[in-house]
Amino acid sequence: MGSTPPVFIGAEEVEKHLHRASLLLPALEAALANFSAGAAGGVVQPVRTVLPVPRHGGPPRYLGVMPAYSAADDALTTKLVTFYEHLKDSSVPSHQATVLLFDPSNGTLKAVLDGSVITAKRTAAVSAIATKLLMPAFAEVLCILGAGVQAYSHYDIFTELFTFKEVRIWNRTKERAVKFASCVSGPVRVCSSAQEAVTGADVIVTATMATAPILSGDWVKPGAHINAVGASRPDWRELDDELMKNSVLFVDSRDAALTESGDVILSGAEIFAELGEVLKGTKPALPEKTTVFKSLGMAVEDTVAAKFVYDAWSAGN
Ligand SMILES: NC(=O)C1=CN([C@@H]2O[C@H](COP(=O)(O)OP(=O)(O)OC[C@H]3O[C@@H](n4cnc5c(N)ncnc54)[C@H](OP(=O)(O)O)[C@@H]3O)[C@@H](O)[C@H]2O)C=CC1
Ligand SMILES: O=C([O-])C1=[NH+]CCC1
Repeated sequence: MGSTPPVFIGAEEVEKHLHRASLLLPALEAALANFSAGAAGGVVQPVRTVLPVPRHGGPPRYLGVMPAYSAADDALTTKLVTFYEHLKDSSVPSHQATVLLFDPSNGTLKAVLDGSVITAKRTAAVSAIATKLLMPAFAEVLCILGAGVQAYSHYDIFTELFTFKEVRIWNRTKERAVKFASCVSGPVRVCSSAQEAVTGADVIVTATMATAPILSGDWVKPGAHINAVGASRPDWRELDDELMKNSVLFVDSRDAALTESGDVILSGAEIFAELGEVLKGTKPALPEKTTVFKSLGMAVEDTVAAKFVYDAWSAGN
């Protein structure tokens, strides 16, 4: 008798079982804390392998390989994610991902899941966790820089969890910011410059494919919280040196930040804590200071998200 073939759970099914990113919050908080607990936390996760794809010319393109095991969840996955600068006039998304879910007891591949919805939602959920801990007490203005996939997923969970009086967006291509404002569920002010969008904002999300700073420390209100989601290569930037050096810096993974983050490596900014250390209570949050959460994305976030979707899918089949 042959073994049972893996199931395929496509984007629509993933979306159906993960209709709100906030469903992932408890699992992600636990995973971040377990990751930062070292061996005792039971998370096995190397810094991802990122393979450049030099053929085809043009801007750099990458394949990321992201394996992780979480003992607390007894879940084993690898995400494969390509990130290519958006090709002009192409309908192909810049990031495409697949998650392979294994049975940890025997190594059998159980499921192949679309990873793009998972990537969009778990990233935004982790930024929301950072924001809950690090934003100032009276946060009224949310600013999003970028109008791509991550901008939408961040908007959705931030407006679900927090009450902002105003939401602003800036995007390099203004028409996409205008489209964003017309598609989402609440009012959004479209700004003509990043400076206009950022000035006076309490919470800022940078979610672009920029390789040079788009956010300057001069513009940032003291005490604001910034979720820096893009710039995941050692020579890519979203934030300038002034902001990096004059804020308290939180990361998802120290090892990854010191390997992959141009904002961290090139500014020489000191890392204050991993988000998991704050969740565990071994480092303070300091919401009264200007704070940056430098997010690179961790494989264990995909592990717990894929398990969540697989369990929900299995319960319905
Ligand atoms: N931390 C994490 O866990 C994760 C991080 N990411 C990162 O988040 C970022 C956004 O991803 P995603 O939303 O999926 O990407 P999209 O391709 O959907 O959107 C990219 C956005 O970046 C803008 N942009 C591209 N180049 C520049 C530039 N040089 N200067 C300013 N803006 C620019 C685009 O503007 P325009 O409309 O003008 O083209 C668009 O708004 C990426 O850097 C990605 O790698 C992604 C997944 C997980
Ligand atoms: O965590 C992730 O999937 C990614 N981070 C940057 C590009 C893709």
